Amino acid sequence: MSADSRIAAITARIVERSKPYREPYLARVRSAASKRVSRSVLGCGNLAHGFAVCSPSEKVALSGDEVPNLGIITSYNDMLSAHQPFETYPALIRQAAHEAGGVAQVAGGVPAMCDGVTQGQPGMELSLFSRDLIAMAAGVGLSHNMFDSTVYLGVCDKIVPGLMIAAMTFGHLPAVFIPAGPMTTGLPNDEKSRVRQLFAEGKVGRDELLEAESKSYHGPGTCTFYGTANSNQMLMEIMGFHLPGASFINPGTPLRDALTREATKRALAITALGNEFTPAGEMIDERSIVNGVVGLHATGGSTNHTMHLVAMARSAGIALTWQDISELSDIIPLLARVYPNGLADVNHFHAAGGMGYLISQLLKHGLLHDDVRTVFGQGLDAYAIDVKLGENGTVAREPAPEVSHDPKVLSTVEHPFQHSGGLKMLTGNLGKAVIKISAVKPERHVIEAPAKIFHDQSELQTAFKEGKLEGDFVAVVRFQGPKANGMPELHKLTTVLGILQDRGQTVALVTDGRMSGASGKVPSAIHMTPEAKDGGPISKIREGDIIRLDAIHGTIQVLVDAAELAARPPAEADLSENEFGMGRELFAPFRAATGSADHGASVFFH
Ligand SMILES: O=C(O)[C@H](O)[C@@H](O)[C@H](O)[C@H](O)COP(=O)(O)O
Ligand code: SF4
Repeated sequence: MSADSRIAAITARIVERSKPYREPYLARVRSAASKRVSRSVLGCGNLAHGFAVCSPSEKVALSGDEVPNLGIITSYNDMLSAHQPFETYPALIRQAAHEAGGVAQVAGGVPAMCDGVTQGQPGMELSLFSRDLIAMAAGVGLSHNMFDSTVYLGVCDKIVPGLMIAAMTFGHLPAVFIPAGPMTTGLPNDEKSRVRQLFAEGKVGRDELLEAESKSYHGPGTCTFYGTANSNQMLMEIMGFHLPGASFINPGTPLRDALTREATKRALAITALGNEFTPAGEMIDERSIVNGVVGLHATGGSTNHTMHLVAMARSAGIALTWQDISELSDIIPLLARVYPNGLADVNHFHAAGGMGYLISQLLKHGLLHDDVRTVFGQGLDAYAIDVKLGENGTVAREPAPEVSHDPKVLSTVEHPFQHSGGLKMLTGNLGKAVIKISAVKPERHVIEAPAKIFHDQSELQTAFKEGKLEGDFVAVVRFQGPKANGMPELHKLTTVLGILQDRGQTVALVTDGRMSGASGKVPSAIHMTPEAKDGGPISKIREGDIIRLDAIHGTIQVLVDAAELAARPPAEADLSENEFGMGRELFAPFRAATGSADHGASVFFH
């Protein structure tokens, strides 16, 4: 079934807008592609260095020009529970490559930050820029030009987006993304949040809080809430970079290893040396990106992808805008209730039918482009499956279930949880912002209240502790944009504002900063652009001004006469604290060079 005409129209608009970037991009990809092994252009000295540590048989293979060499880009470290399993992947991949008649080498590693460890800490101010740094680091590994295909090992927030930017930059090579899978279910996320609120109110001590947190985050794998990391897995599958069914299989299981072996062999099968050449930059196009946006809306995905997916698309010459994302939100229903958009976690989502059921539902109703290329071949219908361990450690696939195994977690297009998706754009006299409404109760979709101004999230937390946050208000937390301090996530505000909201106060947040993909229940207009550091209207809001946030009509306004607002001098903030400490001095070039949030807050394109 072809895509719904409204989706096709938005896709056509993106194709038209992208032409000035997409055509030169494809020309570069095609000129870089080669029918021969990439290493054939290297001199003997280059090549000898490139395979110096290989086994004798690998050296023989790489001395010739028939055996494909697979480059592994890994983001392994022990800090991220989601990336720790990657420690053993290179050995598994080398073995699988050997079985497939190829060679595999770790081309390089990339840094990976855990936003959970840095949440509310100075290190969070490096987080967003680490995405572009990851792309650069992957480029360093691939610049050895020893590789005929690539596999990317990454899961979390900025890592997959950074790796995707690298994969598009090296778009003449095939790219298969290999995930590590979710942590098994521990203490439910809503129970963890309840204990956090009790701690913030002084009703439990640090020992109880640490016990709850460590029962929630208890072992290897991705944290089980539906934040940016798990939104990344959904995106890589629905855009065709994962093998079908790969996203949500737990680490350390036979099926997980079978999927890794299969991904390795697939990456070697789609090089220019074979007859299924699938260069990443040509594999995806505007339809793949639109499918990604559709998946974000249908699952209530992370707000961070209003920036990351914009940057990922642009690295392939595709110009995606917040307007596109917002209009698709009006078309795509919410089919999944996964925390913070519900009580279930991604393990429950997978058990209910997972990506295969989701894709089958959306395809059945023409809400996805089916006619797309993927690492698995032509057509997204191949992803409407359920995946199991087959004979002798292989992967077996069968059609996705006809009905959801848990309709409270994964529903149908006919009976969605909400008739529109999660991510809306807001516009008005303050500029542009985004809001995630899939986790906000309908009665809170329109908020009008006086402004309380903060220049740092800790100021708001202190005001809460001092009992100064009374009555209804809109918290304006500004000077949190990419140029100001790297645009940190302000997820710690969720607990405090959640407590006030639960007490019956009408509260909302307006910020030029970010929230976590795990934030949700408090109406928040985030990523406000132009940012305060640039003198944007958010810098002209004064204490007590009435702010109106309307997620139904997509508006965000300060109710002040236009002439008065224009005449006001922009507020200033002392950002000297944000220039040094915890590595922030190293990222001054990024703060100086970054584009705006609606263009992905990237140093690569504005
Ligand atoms: O965008 C995201 O999904 C978040 O950055 C997430 O990766 C982050 O780690 C959260 O902060 C974890 O939630 P807690 O901080 O509530 O544990
Ligand atoms: S999901 Fe977030 S908290 Fe969990 S490992 Fe990844 S970055 Fe860290």
